[in-house]
Amino acid sequence: MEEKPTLKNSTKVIEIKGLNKSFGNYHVLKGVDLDLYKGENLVVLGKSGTGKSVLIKIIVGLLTPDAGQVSVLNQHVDQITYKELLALRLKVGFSFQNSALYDSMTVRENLEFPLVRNQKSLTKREVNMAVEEMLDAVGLLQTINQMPSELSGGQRKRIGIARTLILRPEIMLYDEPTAGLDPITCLEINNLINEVQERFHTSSIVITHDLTCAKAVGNRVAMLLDGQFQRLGTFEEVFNTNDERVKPFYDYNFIH
Ligand SMILES: Nc1ncnc2c1ncn2[C@@H]1O[C@H](COP(=O)(O)OP(=O)(O)OP(=O)(O)O)[C@@H](O)[C@H]1O
Repeated sequence: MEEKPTLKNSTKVIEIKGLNKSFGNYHVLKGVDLDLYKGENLVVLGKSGTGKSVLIKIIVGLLTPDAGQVSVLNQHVDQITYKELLALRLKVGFSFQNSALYDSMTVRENLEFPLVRNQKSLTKREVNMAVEEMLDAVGLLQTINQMPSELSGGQRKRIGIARTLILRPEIMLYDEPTAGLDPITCLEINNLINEVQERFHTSSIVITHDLTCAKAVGNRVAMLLDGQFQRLGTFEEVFNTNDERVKPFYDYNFIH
């Protein structure tokens, strides 16, 4: 598998400096610095409980940091009004781990929902076209009238991604996109994440424990260790180490 190039000459779409967050006595994020460059897929790795979700919640303004700066698309998330934050969130798509589809709605209705809610000026025809185009992009146009319960886990994941993409976000946040899927479906989801990057020019943060996914989709990889991104670079750079905190990740995923 060929390593993807880093895109560090692009502009920054997320800039995080000196981010700190504690819950009671537990200091989760201890001065986190991180940049996301336009057009790149940045994979975030780290043991359970190291603060990956906390970081994502701070990026979308669901949690407030104790200290530090978080700029998303040139806006400081902790300094903007609630209305500005809501507008910013529309530009940041969040693909949940459990896909979070509405079980009582068809696939078509699931995709229509965010569009109709957020882009009230669209005609019925425009909504239909957008839904069909997006389902086609994830290869599932044939499921348009099905219920989520009739789909496989991989298909639900794709529909969840399509539903997030339909608002054409500039940034995508993927939370464990391959969790609980078989290896073949994992490869399909990895390919989809790469297709989304190419076709929609999104910049993405991908949280995962799956190093095959990290290697396949990441232009860069960042590993959260003891409250900071202590390893950051290409996949090879991050794992070319004898650091005992890093090696087990590799050994567990790629038994050699
Ligand atoms: N709202 C909250 N109140 C109190 N503690 C919290 C809150 N949110 C997160 N935490 C704590 O912060 C730590 C980091 O949680 P987080 O969910 O970010 O971990 P994670 O790295 O995403 O883990 P996983 O890989 O298991 O999803 C955990 O110890 C968690 O209990």
